[in-house]
Amino acid sequence: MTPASLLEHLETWYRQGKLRLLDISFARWCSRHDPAPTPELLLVTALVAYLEGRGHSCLDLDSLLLNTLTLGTELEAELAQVLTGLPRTLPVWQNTLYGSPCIRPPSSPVPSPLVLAENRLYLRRYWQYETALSQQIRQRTDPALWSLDALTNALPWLHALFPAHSEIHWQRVACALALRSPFTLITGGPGTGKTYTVARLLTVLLSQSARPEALRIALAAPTGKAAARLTESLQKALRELPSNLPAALDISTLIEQVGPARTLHSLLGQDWTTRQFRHDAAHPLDLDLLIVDEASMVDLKMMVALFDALPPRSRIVLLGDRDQLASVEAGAVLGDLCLHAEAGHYRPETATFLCALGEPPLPENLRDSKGSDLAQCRVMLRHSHRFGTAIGTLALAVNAGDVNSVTRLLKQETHSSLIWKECASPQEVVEVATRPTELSYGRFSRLLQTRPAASADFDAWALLLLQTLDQFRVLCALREGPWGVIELNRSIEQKLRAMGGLQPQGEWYEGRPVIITRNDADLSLANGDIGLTLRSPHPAQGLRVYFPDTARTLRARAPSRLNHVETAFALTVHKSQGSEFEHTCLVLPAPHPIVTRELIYTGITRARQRLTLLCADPNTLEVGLARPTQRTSGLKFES
Ligand SMILES: Nc1ncnc2c1ncn2[C@@H]1O[C@H](COP(=O)(O)OP(=O)(O)OP(=O)(O)O)[C@@H](O)[C@H]1O
Repeated sequence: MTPASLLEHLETWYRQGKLRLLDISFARWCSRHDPAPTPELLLVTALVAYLEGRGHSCLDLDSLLLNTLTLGTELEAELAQVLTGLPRTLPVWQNTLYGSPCIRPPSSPVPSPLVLAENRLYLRRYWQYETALSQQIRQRTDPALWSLDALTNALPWLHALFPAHSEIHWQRVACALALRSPFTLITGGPGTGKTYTVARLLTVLLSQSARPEALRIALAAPTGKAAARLTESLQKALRELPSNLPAALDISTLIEQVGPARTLHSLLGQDWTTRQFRHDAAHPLDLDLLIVDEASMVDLKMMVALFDALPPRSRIVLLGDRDQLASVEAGAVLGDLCLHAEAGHYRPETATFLCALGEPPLPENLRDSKGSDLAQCRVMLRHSHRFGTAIGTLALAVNAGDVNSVTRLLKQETHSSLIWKECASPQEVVEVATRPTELSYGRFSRLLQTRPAASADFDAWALLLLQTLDQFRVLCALREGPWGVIELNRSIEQKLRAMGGLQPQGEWYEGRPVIITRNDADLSLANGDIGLTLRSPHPAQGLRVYFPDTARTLRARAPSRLNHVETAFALTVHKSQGSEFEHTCLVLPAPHPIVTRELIYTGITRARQRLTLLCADPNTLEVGLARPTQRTSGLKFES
């Protein structure tokens, strides 16, 4: 294979839409900056750019050479064909690639656009991100930082906050490990009590502080919606704390001290014109404790920025569900860090520490004398307190890729909380979405027609409408096509109009729900915020879009000022992350690379009480479940 013929392949793939312009441009650029470009160089440069666009932080040469690179597209077969004309051993490729001025080993003092670290080829900035984050995590999980003395005093609090138990109480373990170390990872599915645990952790930390009122605490999440939900559920968990605590606690003061959760962008003070953050290593955040929820949505670059801005002596707790879809941008940090969480990997000193706090002995299969420092700071919560059995069991079976159990569960017709149907037409989705039952847009549409006469009652009505809207959502895997968000939003609008609930005239109309798709600091709106268009009670203002505030008040914005919005009767599963609905209608198209195990799991777990799963094709579930997302990165700590 010659460089020219390889370039020809790349050009063909680009013309066929299998590669992006960016991918081929990068390969061309590298070939111009190499006096003797090789076919290997051309291939890997196009691929590393392509993979970055699909969320991978690097290219794994081993997988490439074994032809096991999972691209989920037609490119897989094309690649296999091209590889037949190239050598297939890693040392030969390493030699060839290090021969190019575009690629250097990590130890090289000479900068290059690409870094090859053993079998992993990185765009330089991703290698820098991974190296920086690994360093931060190693520093923060160093056992030299563990504080053990304070824990004796914390024992009465742990006893009071968590009832006596005979099995390992993972929430209590999480609390204890978070008290011991300045870095803690708590992963668990929906309703496993991540927020419940953090409320207790806050209480114990404050009880152990010499000056609790001086403790600077911040809560953050990747989107506005997730931040609002964290604020709400943490405040609820704090208000529901048991009353038999070792000392009196003023919950209202505590809630005030913690304050509402912010988006990560707002916490770090992003300047929207330069995209730079105000807080970084030179200008660290002013805080002692940071709690970040929905950490699975945080991409590699943002995670690096976050750790960079943390003061060295602060404490950080990351919460999230490692099995959910990762961020759209490159990196799956939480998934990588929690890859081995289920198996514990607790070292003897951690087992002894937990025993001393009154936990039953850890079973053998969770112990590992060689467990990493990270594993000693990580807990997986394993019991969901929220789901009715059907949705929870389905989520577990989906997570395990267990097609037989999934099919069996869906075919049992006894669960009112779980409805599954193969649909011949997207119109069936519209029927579910507009049924005149409590948990669909039917109720929303009726409520919309009961506008109060007195303008003093407007806010209460608008808030009720927003709450009603939030109880139900159609979630799609795709944006385009008959089973995608765009088409379904249009059909639901039309049906609601036919039912008399909406009068869509043009883009903006009363009753149009919208989702913000880009942070807007000027308007104090965050990516993921959902608002509802209504006629203002002040006639001169015409239509306004109303967004709920955490304090249960409304913010109104003129539609003309909202530049990045989409109708939100139907959302993509990606956009729904960080939200939950009493009833979720999950729509899956025919098998498609985007329909992965994580997407199905994330869609299912957005449902609190009821899930309606509508599939356009009998094979979608089986094919999707067999397709777990694999993101290549070097962040995978050993165990
Ligand atoms: N140990 C427990 N005993 C009793 N109830 C619990 C316990 N843990 C959690 N819960 C209850 O389960 C529900 C879910 O808890 P929580 O909101 O903390 O879960 P979560 O993991 O944060 O969920 P999500 O991922 O959806 O945010 C809450 O109503 C909480 O009060």
